[in-house]
Amino acid sequence: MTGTLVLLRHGNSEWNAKNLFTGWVDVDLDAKGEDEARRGGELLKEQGVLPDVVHTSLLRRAIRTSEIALHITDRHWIPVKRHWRLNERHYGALQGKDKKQTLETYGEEQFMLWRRSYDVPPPPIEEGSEFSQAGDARYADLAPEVLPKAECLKDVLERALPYWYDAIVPDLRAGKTVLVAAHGNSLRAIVKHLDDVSDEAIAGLNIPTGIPLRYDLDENLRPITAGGTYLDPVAAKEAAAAVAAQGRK
Ligand SMILES: O=C(O)[C@@H](CO)OP(=O)(O)O
Repeated sequence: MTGTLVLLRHGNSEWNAKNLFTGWVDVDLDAKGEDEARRGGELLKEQGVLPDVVHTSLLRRAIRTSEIALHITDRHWIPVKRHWRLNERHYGALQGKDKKQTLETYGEEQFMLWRRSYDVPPPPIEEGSEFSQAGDARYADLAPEVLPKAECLKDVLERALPYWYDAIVPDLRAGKTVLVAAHGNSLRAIVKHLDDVSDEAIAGLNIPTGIPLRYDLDENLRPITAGGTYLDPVAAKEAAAAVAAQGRK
């Protein structure tokens, strides 16, 4: 038996609100993000999608989103697994930078290469940057060569897949409903893998904040419905378009 996968991007964060590149910087949800997380929980509850286990990144915006949503669904007690491999893409030297200013400074083509190309990473974060994660206790056990200085989506997929196979797949194979609370780009990587999206087409795929995306998987762990199903498809379409437009207003 194969279980149900539910992907949940964290609610709006303080830096989403300010239009800043975030990556591994550990910013919190803002009030809108907390509301979105509550709404995500209500959608799960209304539609009877009740997680048996939750996997999150090590970043508070994903952790808090999952906690708020699980509280609403009365599933605050389920087992929790957390891993850096579900973290947002490390945005390198762009972390902390304003998206609109970056677009104006570097132009549309470079901005989109950094933001959405599959295999072009942003410039690496400078040593000693206030937005670097060097020395952060949660990554203390990581070998220095594993701690990213910048990542493209391909890098994210490569580091997320071992966790997918080692930790998430066994839960799905056990027939569980598995909630993965993570980030725009780590979830894009998982969706790319699940739906076998081409390197070109993945550039146009944006994941909205706080709206659960449900995948029922066959015995080969392939989606029964390509692209999965958002629990609020109308809101998801609108919110994904807003993510795509970031930097333009
Ligand atoms: O800043 C980030 O870390 C991500 C997600 O918020 O941004 P983008 O959608 O531009 O990849």
